Amino acid sequence: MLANKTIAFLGAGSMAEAMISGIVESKTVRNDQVIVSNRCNEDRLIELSNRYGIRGQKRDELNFEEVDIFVLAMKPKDIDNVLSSIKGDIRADQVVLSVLAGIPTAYMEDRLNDNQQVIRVMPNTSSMIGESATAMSPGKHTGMDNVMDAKELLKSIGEVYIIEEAQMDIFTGIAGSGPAYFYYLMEHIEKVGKENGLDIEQARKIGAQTILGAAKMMMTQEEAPEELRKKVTSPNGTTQAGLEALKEYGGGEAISQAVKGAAKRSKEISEKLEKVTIK
Ligand SMILES: NC(=O)C1=CN([C@@H]2O[C@H](COP(=O)(O)OP(=O)(O)OC[C@H]3O[C@@H](n4cnc5c(N)ncnc54)[C@H](O)[C@@H]3O)[C@@H](O)[C@H]2O)C=CC1
Ligand SMILES: O=C(O)[C@@H]1CCC=N1
Repeated sequence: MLANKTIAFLGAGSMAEAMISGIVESKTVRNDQVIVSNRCNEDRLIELSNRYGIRGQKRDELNFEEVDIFVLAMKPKDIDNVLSSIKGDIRADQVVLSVLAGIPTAYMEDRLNDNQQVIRVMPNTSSMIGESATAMSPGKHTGMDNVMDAKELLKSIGEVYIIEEAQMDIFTGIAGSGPAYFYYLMEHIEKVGKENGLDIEQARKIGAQTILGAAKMMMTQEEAPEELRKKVTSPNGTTQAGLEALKEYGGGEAISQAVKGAAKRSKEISEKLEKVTIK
């Protein structure tokens, strides 16, 4: 149960803001149960606390005792600094939930306290409006009650999938980075729409509604995407011409390579970490 639990974000960038927005909007917890903190930019803390009615606190103002769930939301390169700076202040039964790409639970467990409860999470920025596709993989000491609390919290920012940690890289390639592929697609749709007589706003709305409609069809209809595609495609019609161009220019392969490239980068981040040390 999340009632009366306090959640502290360490890191106040785009991903923290997207999650805070979704959590506050869903009213899963009260606003004063959410704290945001960062390394140095106090203006950003004031901005977020004013915008979402949450508590912004500098690192030295944080009362670690009152926090139940810490959400690590800084860049992967900052992980060592953060783990060493919080180790002395947190207890093993407080949950460390990390959204950092490529940082394994074992890496965090080995650098925090014995039996530290950690959960690796991969959300995306659609958390902002409660539409993230979020994965979570609990660490080896994390109790079921804390897994359930974290799941409830993450439900407030969208759909949640509990996956094997080995699947985190590919999940990151599809869903963590995924929104960017669709935004990139839209940038091209806007551009071609504008070049052919639509204004940018019109092209954006038309393109976004088309993506939204296709996404809803895939969520609600039983047919596989291939079947849905065939229903759009008349023999020798406009769609066939469009798809042929897409194939000729490597559209399908480009999508596969984008997902694989992001997944590979997630794996590389893990591999480049210092080897796990024995405490
Ligand atoms: N942006 C995205 O779409 C997604 C990002 N992520 C992960 O979220 C994390 C953050 O990404 P962004 O928000 O995009 O980055 P960002 O650069 O916008 O924000 C990073 C934040 O961390 C803070 N920070 C740095 N060192 C710190 C420390 N020692 N203690 C406390 N705060 C510290 C910075 O002040 C800044 O507020 C990354 O690890 C990324 O892999 C995961 C899923 C999606
Ligand atoms: O680009 C990144 O590394 C982060 C992780 C997933 C989405 N953004």
